Amino acid sequence: MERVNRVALIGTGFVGSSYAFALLNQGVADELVMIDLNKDKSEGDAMDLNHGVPFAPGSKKIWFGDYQDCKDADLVVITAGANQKPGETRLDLVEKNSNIFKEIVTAVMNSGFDGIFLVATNPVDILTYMTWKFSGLPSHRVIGSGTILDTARLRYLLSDYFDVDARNIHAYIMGEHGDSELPVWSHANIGGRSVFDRIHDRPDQYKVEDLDDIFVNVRDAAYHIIQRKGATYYGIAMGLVRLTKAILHNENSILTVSAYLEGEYGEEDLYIGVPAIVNRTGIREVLHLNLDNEEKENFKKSAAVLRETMDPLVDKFFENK
Ligand SMILES: NC(=O)C1=CN([C@@H]2O[C@H](COP(=O)(O)OP(=O)(O)OC[C@H]3O[C@@H](n4cnc5c(N)ncnc54)[C@H](O)[C@@H]3O)[C@@H](O)[C@H]2O)C=CC1
Ligand SMILES: CC(=O)C(=O)O
Repeated sequence: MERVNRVALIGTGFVGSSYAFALLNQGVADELVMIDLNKDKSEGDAMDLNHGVPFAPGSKKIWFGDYQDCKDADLVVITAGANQKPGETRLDLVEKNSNIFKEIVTAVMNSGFDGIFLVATNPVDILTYMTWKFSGLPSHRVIGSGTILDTARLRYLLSDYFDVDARNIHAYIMGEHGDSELPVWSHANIGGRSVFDRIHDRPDQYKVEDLDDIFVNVRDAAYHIIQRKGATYYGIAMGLVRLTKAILHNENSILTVSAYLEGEYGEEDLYIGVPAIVNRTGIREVLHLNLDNEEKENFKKSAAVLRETMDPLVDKFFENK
């Protein structure tokens, strides 16, 4: 009999409950346990989702639980914590959410959990690092959603601009999931033809300068959505399901995640958004792209932004105890 796989979801707010809904619809996991400080919310969500089980692919078990249920989980997904208010940056959330993560990750590890962590809470690169440190797990088993959403936004906007299926657009956003992220135009292609060649093919239709506007729209998308409806959740929820599938189904898929660097791209001891091969072991390998000089410089700057915010917290939680 095939082994049942279990996902434990911690944080059933906008992002968490959207993830649970997408996970159920896509039939990715056999079991889903939902945990939140707000017990009524996660219990209500579990009840509500169970009423969708007859319409879902395969038989699924969903329940409202507690940290003990993480013991047998293959994957713990964390979407708990504060979100941005209009005008706030992701980095503004760091202190508050690091304190929450200390509590959560300690409780998960105390259950005897020995699986993979997937983190989405912001600032995601720094909280993924915190999760790695609090958990003591090997770094390849702690993954952040990184720039998976930004990359999806870029592919969608390029698909709209060039009028080509988003699945045939291959392009990455790397760096911080936040204001210092960068587009990797040197490797962006449409079905194998570089975006620059595609623009060159149709000078009457496309302009290189338009790529700058597309990137700014990607980078600032969260602000635009939060201004309108207070939070973003459907895009990231689907990105997290994509990652869950790559992990539980051992897909060896290349996705832009927050991965621990040990010298790749000239950086070390840092979680940051890079393309990586993801499978049942977690992050199998960070993919090394030959960035052009401007991209290398921007990646370095983005890493520096993360370090500036992270270093005092690492001192607070791990060095000066
Ligand atoms: N990585 C990404 O691309 C994205 C990340 N986010 C981030 O996801 C996080 C969650 O956002 P939302 O779902 O909109 O927030 P939300 O406020 O709707 O949900 C957060 C949930 O966390 C729970 N929570 C808080 N402290 C807890 C604790 N100690 N233990 C267990 N549960 C706890 C709350 O009760 C609440 O249900 C935010 O940090 C947000 O910035 C949001 C969108 C995209
Ligand atoms: C909130 C956030 O991180 C995003 O939508 O990108």
